[in-house]
Amino acid sequence: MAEVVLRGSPHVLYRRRPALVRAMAAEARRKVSHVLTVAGSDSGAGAGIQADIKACAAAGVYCSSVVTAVTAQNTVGVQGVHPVPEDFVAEQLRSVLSDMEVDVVKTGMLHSGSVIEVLCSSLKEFPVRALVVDPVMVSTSGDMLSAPSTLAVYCNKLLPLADIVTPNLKEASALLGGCSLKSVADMYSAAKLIHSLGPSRNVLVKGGDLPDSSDAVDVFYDGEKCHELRGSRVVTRNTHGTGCTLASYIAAELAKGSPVMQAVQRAKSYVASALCYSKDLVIGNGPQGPFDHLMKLKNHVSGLAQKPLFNPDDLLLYAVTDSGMNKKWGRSITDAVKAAIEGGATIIQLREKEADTQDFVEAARSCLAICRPCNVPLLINDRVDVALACDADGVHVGQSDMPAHLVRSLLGPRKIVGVSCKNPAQAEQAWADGANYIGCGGVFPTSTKANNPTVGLDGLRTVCMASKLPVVAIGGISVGNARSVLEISVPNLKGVAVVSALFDQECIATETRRLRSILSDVLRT
Ligand SMILES: Nc1ncnc2c1ncn2[C@@H]1O[C@H](COP(=O)(O)OP(=O)(O)OP(=O)(O)O)[C@@H](O)[C@H]1O
Ligand SMILES: Cc1ncc(CO)c(N)n1
Ligand SMILES: [Mg+2]
Repeated sequence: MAEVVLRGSPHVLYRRRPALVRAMAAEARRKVSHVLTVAGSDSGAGAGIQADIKACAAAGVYCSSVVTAVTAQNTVGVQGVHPVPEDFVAEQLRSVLSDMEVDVVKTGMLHSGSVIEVLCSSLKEFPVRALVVDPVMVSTSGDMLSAPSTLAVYCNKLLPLADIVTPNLKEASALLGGCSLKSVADMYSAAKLIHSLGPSRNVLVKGGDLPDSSDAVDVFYDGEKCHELRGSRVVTRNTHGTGCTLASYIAAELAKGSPVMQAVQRAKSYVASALCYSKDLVIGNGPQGPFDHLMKLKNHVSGLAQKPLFNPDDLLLYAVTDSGMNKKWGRSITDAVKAAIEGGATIIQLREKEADTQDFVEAARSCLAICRPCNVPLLINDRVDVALACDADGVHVGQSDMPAHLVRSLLGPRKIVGVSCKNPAQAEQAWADGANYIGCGGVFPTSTKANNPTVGLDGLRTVCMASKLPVVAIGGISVGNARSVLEISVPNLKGVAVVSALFDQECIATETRRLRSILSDVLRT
């Protein structure tokens, strides 16, 4: 098997005095292994420079980066490419190579022949121990990442400097003038043919995209013998960036001193482990997702799933604003909210049926500035757009508003979603849709909501018993009847929602305080 030739002649050391040799050897042991990646940025961070840095970090190797292009890219595909001018690529190369003792250079997206030429002259000026060339030409999504004219420059200028070149099936085919590669046998021939073009010492043809293969097969040719590297194919959509990652991990292993065949084997088994760990991750909505190079993301994901931001006890005294009542009493919405919080309201919902959108957003922003410091969540009635615009804590919807599952998908997992329900079927749907709580009513007749049939205390009890979600009772509740509501004593009935009982009163704070003390009283007994 061919070894990587170490440029920079280490045997020179042995002609020096023994003490100096020892000192230099100790120094060498302390040196951090270092890969420089010369590649494009992937905004989605699954491939490109971002994958390279993460792969090297996983291998325990430092990775510096010279950016050749910036791509706008996600799990759907590549939306745009913005090349970095060649002379600025040259400047980045000089900055890193002249100072940072790079062991191995790995290349990714090199969009033009002149970028390749710039790299070749930098490598001549600053030789490194090994060069890994991943001839990135087309992304898996089918988008072109280098101009067709670069092919000749790759073959004539860069590959002769490479210790290993790692084409995927499409790239191997392009290097061979467009022949079709459909089987492992084709991959053997391709590896040998690419080697015989004269350029790189070692060729690895990657078979991630081999059709109808239950294994992930790569073919490695070192100039003497072909080695088939086989692993089970991980069934997952999260394979974006496997090629960049494999090449970077090979580079990292070479930087640590592994022989090339061992570097390739370790890289392949690392990619398989990372794919396996990440097979169920959901990042992005497109067909090909990124995977987790450091195999740590799942801890965090399970933390998010607990929806820690919503505390059902906050439903105890749920104050719903009403612009008509504020107008009647000559109050601003912020004064009303301030007074309710002062009196002990535990959650606020802004219900502005008449307001213009601009005024609603403004009002919501001002109310949030009052609620946040007091740790009182602020919800918006109906208007998901208003909630998103001001980053409110959640939205409350009724049965004829936007379906709760859509509200949830628009707001994401960390916001509060409440749904009005009158019966067990609606309550079941709210739970399935990802709601955090149910508002059940009207419990008693009310003037605040026209044509709203009441469910009574019995209906309230039925909904509570049918649901796993916390429930807040609403409709005609006041200081006079709040006790009877909470006294139905079902564990998931967490509080009462009120409008007129607070906002259609001379002093909001006083009325809120009275109601709060009744509720706290019932809970204590
Ligand atoms: N589903 C999979 N399960 C296991 N290994 C895989 C899978 N897909 C790819 N691989 C391995 O990942 C490495 C990269 O191969 P692949 O042919 O996908 O490269 P690529 O097309 O250049 O990648 P990309 O363009 O997505 O960065 C190879 O070792 C391949 O065998
Ligand atoms: C920037 C960049 N480099 C490489 C690839 C190949 O995966 C990609 N999709 N994007
Ligand atoms: Mg691929």
